[in-house]
Order: sequence, then C-alpha cells, then structure tokens
Amino acid sequence: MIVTLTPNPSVDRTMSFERIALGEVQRAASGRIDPGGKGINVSRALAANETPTLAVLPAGGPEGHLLTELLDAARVPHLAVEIAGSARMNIAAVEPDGTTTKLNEAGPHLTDAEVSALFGATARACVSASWVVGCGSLPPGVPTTLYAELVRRMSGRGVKVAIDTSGAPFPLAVAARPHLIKPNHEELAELVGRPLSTVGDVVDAARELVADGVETVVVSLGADGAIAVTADELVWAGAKIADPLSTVGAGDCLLAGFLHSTVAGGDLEAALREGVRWGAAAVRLPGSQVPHLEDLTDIEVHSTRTPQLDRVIS
Ligand SMILES: Nc1ncnc2c1ncn2[C@@H]1O[C@H](COP(=O)(O)OP(=O)(O)OP(=O)(O)O)[C@@H](O)[C@H]1O
Ligand SMILES: O=P(O)(O)OC[C@@]1(O)O[C@H](CO)[C@@H](O)[C@@H]1O
Repeated sequence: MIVTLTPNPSVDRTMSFERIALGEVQRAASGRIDPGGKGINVSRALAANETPTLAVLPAGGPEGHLLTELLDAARVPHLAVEIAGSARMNIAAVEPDGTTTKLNEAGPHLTDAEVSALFGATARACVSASWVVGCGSLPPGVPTTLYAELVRRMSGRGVKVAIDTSGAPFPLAVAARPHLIKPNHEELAELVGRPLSTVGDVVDAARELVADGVETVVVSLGADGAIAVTADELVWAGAKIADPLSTVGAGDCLLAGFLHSTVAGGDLEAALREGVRWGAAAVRLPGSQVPHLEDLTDIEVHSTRTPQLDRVIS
C-alpha cells in the first residue's frame, strides 16, 4: 500500500475565464470543486487506478467536512485527523489557452498536539505500507522539519519515503536522504541554488542530489516531459498534448503513475513512462481531476536513455 501525508490539504475550486483582468469583476464561464493538496491528489490518482492507498490529512471546520465528503464521493480511502482550524480553499483561474493562476491560502494553524496526532496517525498507517509519500506545503504551526522527520522515522522501519514539497522543508527533507523526490523545474533550481536552462543542467543538478544520498530524483518539466536520475541511470520521457485544459495536479499524477509502476515491478524507464502518461492525461482534464484507465489509453509516450543534453527547457 502507498500511504500519502498531506499536512495542508485543500478544497480546490477551479473557475474558467475568457480572460483574467486584474482589478475587475470577473464572471466565470464554469466552475468545479475537487478535493486537493498534493498528497491527496497522489492518492486520488492511485485509487482511480486501483492501486491500494490511504490518504492521511488534518481536517477541521466546514471546509474540512466538505473535503472528507468529496474524498468519500471519489472513493479515496482516507484517515482524517480532527483539528480545530478550518481546511483551506485554493482557487485556480484557468484561461482558454490553459494558462492557470493559482491562489493558495496559507492553511489553518495546527497546534503541537495536532501535529503529533497527524504524525502518529501516519506512522500507524505505515505499518502496512511499502511507500509513504509526503507532499505539499506545511501549514502554520507545523515545523519545517516534518518531512525530514518522516524520512528518518519511516526509512528506519523499512518503508520507502517519497517527498514533493517546496521552500524551506525541501532541503531539510533531502538532507535526510529520502528514496525519491519529485521537484519540478523551479523547485530543483531552488534546491541546488542556481538557474537550470537546459536538459543537461537539470541532469547535473539531479545527479548532485543523488550524490548527496537521494536514491531517485524525478524532475517534472511541464510540456518538456520529465527526467529520472539514479546513481547509474538516466531517463527522459515526454508526451505531446494538443489542448491542455488544466495543469493543476499534473505533477502529483506523474508521481502517482511513477509509484504505481514501481510497486508493480517496473524499472526506471517503465515507471517514468507511466508517470508521464498519467501527468499528460491529467492536463487534458478540467480542474485537478485525476485520470482513470480510460483517460490513459491513447497517450503516446516517448522516452530515451540518451536525451539531448543541450536542449533548452521552455
Ligand atoms: N503542456 C503539457 N503537455 C504535455 N505534458 C504535460 C504538460 N504539462 C504537464 N505535463 C506532464 O505532467 C507532468 C507534470 O507537470 P509539471 O511539471 O507542470 O508538474 P508540477 O509543476 O509539479 O505541477 P503541480 O505542482 O501542479 O502538480 C510533466 O512532467 C509532463 O509529463
Ligand atoms: O500550497 P501547496 O501545498 O504547495 O499546493 C497545493 C496545491 O496547489 O497543489 C495541488 C496541485 O499540485 C492542488 O491540489 C493544491 O491546491
């Protein structure tokens, strides 16, 4: 089973607009809500494709109720730890060409007791897990060391740990040597402290993190596909999507597809191809919807172990 921990989940409201003009009243052409937060999206995608998963999250207030109702409706197995504050609501404004503007709240303040309860619930859930995935930002009150602690404690118990976060918690988690990280282009640049213009720059940066002790670095590059690097392997994979609808959650679907293949015994290239298939399928769906089997079948994925290193990333 794959357990996910989302310390800062959200109700995601996606609205479509002909054009976003700041400072004006905007009338949405359509709208939808989805349960959100990066780890929750990973669990949603896994559950939609019949891979056993459990999403652990804090939930409180009216938005917390709505969130767990949405997870029930989508049949996503979850363990909600009760908190006093209200879960956040994040907004995505999508324009016809797929340009997406995200407005994310900070999230509720968690007390020390709530953080301990969340961590304890995750640790108990991991008793029957092969992987635990810690994803997304941390809400106020949660120590920046939470993911690093997750890596240390769960690795010590033989559970593999994957981390996808941003800002201060990311380098701390990387220093604890997780089995897998899934930064996007900007997050990888932040981790190594320099801009990365070409595929070769990304590969070099990923290799540095592998040298520091991360077993597998998977870097998502939006329309430029994704790269996976280990101590002795390098793979690039990508898929062309003509009409992207919403990129929200595509990176989470990539990670879910990668893990889905990995637990089924796929090698690095097979796992990255599956991840890219799920990520590309996600951008064809509105809002932060996750792909089901029928959304995945017609996507043509290309991959190579010798990518063009001087190719500039768009
Ligand atoms: N325009 C696109 N065309 C084809 N594939 C895409 C496109 N955008 C994203 N993808 C696929 O989805 C994967 C994840 O996208 P991206 O790099 O934008 O993730 P991300 O920034 O982590 O997203 P998020 O944080 O919203 O989940 C990419 O590696 C790629 O495989
Ligand atoms: O604010 P964070 O935790 O960094 O990101 C949260 C979020 O933007 O990420 C998901 C898409 O990856 C959305 O479901 C959610 O709204």
